[in-house]
Amino acid sequence: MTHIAFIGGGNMARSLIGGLLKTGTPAANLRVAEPLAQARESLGRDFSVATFDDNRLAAADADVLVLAVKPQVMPAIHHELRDTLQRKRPLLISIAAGVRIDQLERWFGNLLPIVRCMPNTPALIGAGATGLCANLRVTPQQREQAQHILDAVGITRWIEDEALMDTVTALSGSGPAYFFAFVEALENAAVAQGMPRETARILATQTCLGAGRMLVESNEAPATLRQRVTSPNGTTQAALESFSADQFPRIVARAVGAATRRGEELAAALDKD
Ligand SMILES: NC(=O)C1=CN([C@@H]2O[C@H](COP(=O)(O)OP(=O)(O)OC[C@H]3O[C@@H](n4cnc5c(N)ncnc54)[C@H](OP(=O)(O)O)[C@@H]3O)[C@@H](O)[C@H]2O)C=CC1
Ligand SMILES: O=C(O)[C@@H]1CCC=N1
Repeated sequence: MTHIAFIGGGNMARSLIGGLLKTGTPAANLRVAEPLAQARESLGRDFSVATFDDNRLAAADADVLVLAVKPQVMPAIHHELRDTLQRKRPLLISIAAGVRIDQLERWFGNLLPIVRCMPNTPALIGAGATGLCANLRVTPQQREQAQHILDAVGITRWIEDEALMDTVTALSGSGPAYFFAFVEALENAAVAQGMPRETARILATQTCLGAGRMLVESNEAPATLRQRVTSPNGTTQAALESFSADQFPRIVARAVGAATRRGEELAAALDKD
């Protein structure tokens, strides 16, 4: 049986642990290292997994080690874990935004099999989207192991060119926040026209849910579905022309560019470590 240890027991670790348990991984095979006592208690209570305040103890017997800490915390943990990982050489999976495989190799050892991946928060409800990228030391069996962990919380896609991992982060990693910002803006626009907030929220939310389901279930391109809503000279056309006049595609492309660059900056800030 594969033993999986998580370093960091925050939001994303909780989502992954929840998904693994739901898809049949026994709680006894999971361990979590987390500095905050309150968070350890809640992990133990919610998932019945073993928790540790010492990263080395959690990592000691792991076949797979998932680094679920913020990029800025990586330097603190590689000093602690390097020796343990050199001895055991587990599969190392990092979910940290920006952090590159060559940095992970430098910090944790260049003989380690490493998968860099980028999940997203819908993982919490089993509807996540994850891009994964492996170094050359990852065996086909370890690729399957990594994919199994991320498949437990949604869909997965292997990204062979690591340079595109910052694009994955800017697209699907951060993407849920863009969507929520759009729903907030829709809701606020209707409220500004006099609609009660609760009604605006439920109509905006159900509209986005319905549109998202149509995208998945119809298998049609978003452009095709957009055209079907848009009657000639109708209301939708008026709104879409307003989007075009305000350069909506450019606004989105610039935001995705900003997120991509931020991923690169997060990694560059760690180059000296
Ligand atoms: N949130 C998101 O949408 C996504 C996040 N990610 C990536 O996932 C990673 C984790 O993000 P997220 O779960 O949101 O963040 P959280 O802050 O929720 O989780 C990080 C956890 O790591 C713990 N931690 C801090 N220092 C250490 C340490 N030295 N050793 C062990 N654990 C430590 C934190 O504890 P404490 O709270 O006490 O500091 C916290 O519980 C990040 O690298 C992020 O880039 C990837 C995809 C999506
Ligand atoms: O905002 C962040 O940096 C993380 C990575 C992707 C989503 N949240």
